[in-house]
Amino acid sequence: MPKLPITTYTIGSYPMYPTSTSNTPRIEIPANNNSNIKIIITEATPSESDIPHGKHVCETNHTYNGRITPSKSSNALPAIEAVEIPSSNTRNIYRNIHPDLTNSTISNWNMTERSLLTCDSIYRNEATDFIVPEKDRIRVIVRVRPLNDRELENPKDPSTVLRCEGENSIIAEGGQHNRRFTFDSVFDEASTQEEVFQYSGIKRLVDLAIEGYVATCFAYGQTGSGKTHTMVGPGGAAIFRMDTNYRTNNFGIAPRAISYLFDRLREKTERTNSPYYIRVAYCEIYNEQIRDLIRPENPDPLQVRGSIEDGFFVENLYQTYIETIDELLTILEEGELNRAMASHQLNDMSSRSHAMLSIQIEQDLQGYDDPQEQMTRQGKLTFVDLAGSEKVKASHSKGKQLVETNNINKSLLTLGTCISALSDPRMRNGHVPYRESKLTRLLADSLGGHGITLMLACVSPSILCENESLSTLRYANRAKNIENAPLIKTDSKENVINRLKLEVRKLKDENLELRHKLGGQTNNNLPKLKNRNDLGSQASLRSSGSIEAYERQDTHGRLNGATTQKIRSHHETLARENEKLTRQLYQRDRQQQGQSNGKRVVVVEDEDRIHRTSPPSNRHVVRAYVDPADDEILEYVRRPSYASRYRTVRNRNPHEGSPERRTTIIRRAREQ
Ligand SMILES: Nc1ncnc2c1ncn2[C@@H]1O[C@H](COP(=O)(O)OP(=O)(O)OP(=O)(O)O)[C@@H](O)[C@H]1O
Repeated sequence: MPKLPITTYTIGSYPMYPTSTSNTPRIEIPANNNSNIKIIITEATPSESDIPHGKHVCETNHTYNGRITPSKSSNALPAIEAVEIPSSNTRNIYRNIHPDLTNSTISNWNMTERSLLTCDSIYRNEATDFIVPEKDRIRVIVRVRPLNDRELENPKDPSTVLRCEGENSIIAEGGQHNRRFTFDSVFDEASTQEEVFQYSGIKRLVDLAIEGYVATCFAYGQTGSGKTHTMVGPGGAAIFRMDTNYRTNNFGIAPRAISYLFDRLREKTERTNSPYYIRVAYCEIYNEQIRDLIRPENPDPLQVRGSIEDGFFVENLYQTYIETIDELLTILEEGELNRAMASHQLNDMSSRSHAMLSIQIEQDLQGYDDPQEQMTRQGKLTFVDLAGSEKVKASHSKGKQLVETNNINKSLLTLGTCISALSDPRMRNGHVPYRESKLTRLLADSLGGHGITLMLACVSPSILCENESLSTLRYANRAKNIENAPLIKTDSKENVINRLKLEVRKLKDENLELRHKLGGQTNNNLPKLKNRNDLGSQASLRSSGSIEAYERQDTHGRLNGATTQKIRSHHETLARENEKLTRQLYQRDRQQQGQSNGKRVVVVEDEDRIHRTSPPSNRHVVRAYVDPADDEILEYVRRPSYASRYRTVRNRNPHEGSPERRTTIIRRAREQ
């Protein structure tokens, strides 16, 4: 359905309390005949730092159709959140104000025109709705992928059994009766990645994560139904070698949302002068074991723990602060490369694990009631690309793959049982079997908890997948009934600093141990531990203080404004050092392992371009461990050359790479 263009205005700030009512200048909002006018007040209070812990004077970025109602959470001032004036005439904004505020002054509003892209309709069938009610149901969208070659060539019947109708209905045809399902949005075979990004509601999720909510977007569906395609892009990591611009072309919802997140944070920081810190973790659940995708060498499986404050979380999961979008996308790409993949009858590149990318957005705030109180808001945005359920009869999985399939199916079954229990009002307060799998424990807050959730259900329209697609649609339909009770996540600044301090200490100890291990080896190219003071030498480039220096306070006894910035920066540097040392140790161990097998191992680095004409940003650096005597490549590791950080990529199949590249690598190994 074509949408009327919407011109969006932003009101940067306005007086917090109503002042004199007469003779105040009124703001006239121009309109023309062809457009709706939407006014979005992005700053509800004079300064961002006044937004208190869990007590917004008003939620931001919310629009109403022609009227304003007070915010439920506000007990001080009716919330002026937004006004939408769908009129073709010039209108006076006063007409649309809540009665309580009529005649109160809205002088000094500072209005600027803003992009047409942001804050438009989040679903194609629904007006923008950024407000978070006390109960927020899970939003569900469905995407139907096009038939693939195997389905088109199906000698039995290449027909489709799913038909999208309008923007939110899908009809499952076949059997005796057609069954119609209704979702928040439905995307047919012809839908583009950009359309899914624009109208899936993901922008709402990003905006709310910035506001401090815990937001999750997860992709669900049978194997080969298009989850990774929709979430990351075609081929997962491969997309980073095909497309250069993550805002365009074939990139999936996660890279687009990340780009949107950085744009929004930049805008907000410019306006409020209050910085954000981004912390990233990436892990996979493979055969019911949790593995780190950023530091894949870490041999110890990670454990899920639970606490009253944090709910379920992965203990000791490596987390790193990042500053740029490139760093975050590098983590996404390399995590995808490290993910367990396999090829089977239904998908050449099938994900064998559930992957979770978590982006924590931290912002330090001053308390609302008590300006001495200092808080840190900790919104989180998580993308979950689930492994697909699979019928062994159809996928022909055997051996290791069969074990993977059984584990995938088992955890998805538990997820399905949780969804069924939570969607049934009679059962949701009873026992929900979250604890029966690691996946459901980690998704507990997103399903019936305090988060905000978007489910992307992916289906194939083929008659070959009729049962699986119907099953996905049924679960998606149930998921619509799940209600969450969203809460903004904040913690006292002191707690945050204390936790960071512990992490910094742990990283220092780990780095010390790694250096000790490396110090014992003979290769002079590898760093040696000199003395304890040498630790954190890189850190000192960015952070000059010791831990104690973090605690410096201002004259009012408040923690110094630079305190958390400093400790985060120190954390980041130590984390990078940790990655580097872990990688060096890993390399050293590989070489020693080769030597103990009677092989001479040479490391060759080379640049790899998928296509001769690939731009530099698409090149990869290949590191190969080679035994030149046997003309054997023992291991092949690749990383994107544009990566601003050097991360480790899990060892790949030694037979990877073109024959020409392999010949070049072996020749270069012989020359060494
Ligand atoms: N909307 C789409 N348009 C074009 N091709 C698509 C679309 N969705 C999926 N595909 C293609 O279908 C194939 C399978 O998709 P994908 O790997 O994303 O499935 P999946 O659900 O993640 O599978 P698995 O659970 O096995 O990992 C890929 O080649 C992908 O590029």
